[in-house]
Amino acid sequence: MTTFQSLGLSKPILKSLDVMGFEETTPIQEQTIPLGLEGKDVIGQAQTGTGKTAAFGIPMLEKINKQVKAVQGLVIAPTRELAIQVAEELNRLGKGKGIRVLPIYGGSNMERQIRALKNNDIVVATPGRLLDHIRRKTIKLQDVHTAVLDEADEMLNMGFIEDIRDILKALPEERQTLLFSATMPKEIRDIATTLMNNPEEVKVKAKEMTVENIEQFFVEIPEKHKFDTLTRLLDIHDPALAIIFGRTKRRVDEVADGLQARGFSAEGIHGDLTQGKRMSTLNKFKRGRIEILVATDVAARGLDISDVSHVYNFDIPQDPESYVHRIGRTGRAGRKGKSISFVTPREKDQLHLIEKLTKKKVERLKVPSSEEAARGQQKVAVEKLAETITNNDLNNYKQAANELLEQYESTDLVAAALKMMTKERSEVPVRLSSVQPISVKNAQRDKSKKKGGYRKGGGGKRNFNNKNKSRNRNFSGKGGSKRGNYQNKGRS
Ligand SMILES: Nc1ncnc2c1ncn2[C@@H]1O[C@H](COP(=O)(O)OP(=O)(O)OP(=O)(O)O)[C@@H](O)[C@H]1O
Ligand SMILES: [Mg+2]
Repeated sequence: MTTFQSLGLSKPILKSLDVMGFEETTPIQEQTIPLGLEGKDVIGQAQTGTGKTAAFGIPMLEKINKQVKAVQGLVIAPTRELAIQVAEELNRLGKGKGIRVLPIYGGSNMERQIRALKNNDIVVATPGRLLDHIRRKTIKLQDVHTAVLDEADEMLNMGFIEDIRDILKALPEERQTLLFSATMPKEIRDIATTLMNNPEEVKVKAKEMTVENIEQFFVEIPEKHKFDTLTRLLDIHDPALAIIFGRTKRRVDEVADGLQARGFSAEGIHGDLTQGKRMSTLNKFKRGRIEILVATDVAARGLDISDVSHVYNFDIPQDPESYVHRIGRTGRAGRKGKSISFVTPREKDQLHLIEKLTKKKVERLKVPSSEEAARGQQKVAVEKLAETITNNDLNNYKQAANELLEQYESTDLVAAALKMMTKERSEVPVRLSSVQPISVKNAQRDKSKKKGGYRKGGGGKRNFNNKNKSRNRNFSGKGGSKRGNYQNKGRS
């Protein structure tokens, strides 16, 4: 076990880490924080949910000089929600040192951002909005000594590369550049090294690219049966919080509407929604006020919502990398999670491609029948009833119970209670617009076209092997203007 003290961090940062309940380093933190402190450029690759934010954040925060009244650190992230989440994490980490971190992203008030920029040490930005500020000369970057590309491979895919080059050109040449992601395809790594100064590459050694604590399944299923199968699985799994990924914005809207029609607590999020709507939906999800988030890849990268127990790939993703990030929204910081991917018979090759990249076999799950789904729901109700007996003082209800028992058979009474607790689903038929299956060939063609222990709010201790589930939720995400690239993700 490596402690943060042993890395020689300053008192104020150690104090923040203590407040956050971080006890020991994660492997990527242990390996990259010392390099970062030495001033080296670093390409860091480690599995989802293993603390990359603090791995780049801590060295950056250590190097901020509070006497200098200017932006000294810059983080670029692919989506607005992720920019906000990273800024929140850095604010917590830098609190002991009095460091101020500002997220800037498209869709929010430009003037207000300009005023706020004056008082901040670190800026976390989406590329589009940052370039706006650079072009309008409303941001001063001459004191930036550390630049980070979070989700580096995504930022350097062909859709973003020119923006990133322009941004880096606006920074002092004498600077440290840090690139982090859970995935780093070779061709992207090659581009990355041209932007950096002799980078050290740190790849946390793991047998598989995905974390062990996510159990991965697939169901093989024709397109037209996907929706009914989804609702059955949801009834059987009864997830605490679930994210369902769909391929397109329209798809996301249709699935979210369909789930609502069948009585599920679901909402959709994608790049066509206003910033306000995106934020409010995500916040509701973080607080558990909606249980199911239906999303495009806009929510695939970086978002850290601790109670997500299930990820469903309603449509299999186009890139194996995208699969890694999507399922990585569960199983974070040592918690357990499950992923279930829907694969149409014609998409089996795509599944094999994913297994090849991740070096992990995805287990087949049987398509449940409607009887199995009904039994699954009853099982959930039975478990809730048993839990209520164990965890509550039921004395106040006993008189009423005895009276009922004089009138009715005990079996009938329990059956009635179970019926009341079981959400009987409406059978409304839900029809989705048809979509093309993903084929490996198409995916490759698209690629060539493109070429153009854990935190706790209140000081409790957490570490990466801690299996305790915490109700403490935190989140993050994406943003912006449309670009004809990479599956048309909403970006800014
Ligand atoms: N050393 C630590 N001890 C305890 N918790 C930690 C530690 N480091 C990070 N965490 C927590 O782990 C969670 C995941 O961290 P983070 O979001 O940085 O992961 P990531 O590696 O960037 O994942 P992704 O690839 O999905 O972006 C966060 O809630 C974070 O606060
Ligand atoms: Mg991250």
